[in-house]
Amino acid sequence: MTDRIIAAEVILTSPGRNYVTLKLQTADGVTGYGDATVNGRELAAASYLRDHVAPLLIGLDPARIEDTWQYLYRGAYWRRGPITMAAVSAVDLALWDIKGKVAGMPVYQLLGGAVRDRVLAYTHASAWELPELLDAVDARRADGFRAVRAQSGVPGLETVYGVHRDAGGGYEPAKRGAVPVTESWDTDAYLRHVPAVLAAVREHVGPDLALLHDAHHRLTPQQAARLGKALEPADLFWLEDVTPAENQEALRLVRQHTTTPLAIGEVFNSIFDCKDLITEQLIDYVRVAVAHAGGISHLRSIFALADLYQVKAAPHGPSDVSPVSFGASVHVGLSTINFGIQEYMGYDALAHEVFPHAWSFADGYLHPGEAPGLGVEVDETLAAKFPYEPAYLPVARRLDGSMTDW
Ligand SMILES: O=C(O)[C@@H](O)[C@H](O)[C@H](O)CO
Ligand SMILES: [Mg+2]
Repeated sequence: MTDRIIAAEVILTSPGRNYVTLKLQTADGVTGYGDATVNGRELAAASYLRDHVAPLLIGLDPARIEDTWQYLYRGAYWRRGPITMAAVSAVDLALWDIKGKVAGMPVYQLLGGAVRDRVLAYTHASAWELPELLDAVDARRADGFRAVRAQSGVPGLETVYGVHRDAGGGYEPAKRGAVPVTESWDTDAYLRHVPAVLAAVREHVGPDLALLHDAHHRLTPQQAARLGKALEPADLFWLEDVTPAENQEALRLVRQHTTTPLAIGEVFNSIFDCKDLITEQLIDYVRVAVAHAGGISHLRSIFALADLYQVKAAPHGPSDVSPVSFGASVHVGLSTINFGIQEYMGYDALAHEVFPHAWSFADGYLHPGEAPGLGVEVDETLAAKFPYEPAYLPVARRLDGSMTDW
């Protein structure tokens, strides 16, 4: 008979950026952590957990991970959606953390053990102009990365997704402030420019480095098909988020016209958001994040479905998923046969301090470490020094002033 959950608290902290962490405690004194950070909607996720989930958890058996998942998913009645699923994810992660700590094993062992020795990672390189972009890619390669996402500026535009004009290779999209920054966007200018940029990056790095690019939900199916075709000579590892994927059927047209590998799914929160993309083999990589799509338990269902269709797991890993769920993602990567690649955008030094972790990066690969559970702790004294500050991802308008997808 396992112990019961006696406390469920939400820790809001902002070491460089905002994070929502769930902390569960058992009567035996075991602590489990989960992540429910939803970039720009942190307080809603925190309230959902604190006001509507925490009271339900007190007295439950922490060993019953699947039952608790079903209770929160089915029991909400208003099921799915990013806030609900982030909250379910946080509970799921905290329960896997507790189970690992009770067993004295890292979570990847509970998931069946390692099926590989290390988890391939990719990171970001960006610069407004091509020479600086080439330097940024070289710098990431010198850091050990074998896979790099390249984003550049576009002549005639003031702002472009994935790059700051003067950032020196770094990029953090969420800006502190009470309202989002408004950026401007012109897809035609982007489409005229980006194939030549990626061709130049490929020529510069040679054939070995894996190159990725993110179109960030901005294209129509026809534009996406054209871009995929135009990028074929650059031999991309993937082209990401070509169209807004509420419309899964849109990918049929894209797929018919290009062999550039496609990755989609960072904003998805359940298997229903990607089941058609997977079963119709319209994508090559599914990008669902452990913090946003129902935790380890639901990600395993999605990845098991994906495996039937040779679609690979490639979880979202921007700085806005906390080091807690990032670690969980690496446990899943190590133990999932159809894992492809893990995004590793990196963290502010302060975030590494607030969330001391057993996971590590070396030579282009990640490892979750051997600490029991998820292997990520929270320094609550330090966390309390960085209170939540409003921050938002930008929004985008076309040159005629109409809203478009950021
Ligand atoms: O692929 C990525 O990491 C990006 O699309 C980020 O998720 C987005 O900029 C919000 O942080
Ligand atoms: Mg993306």
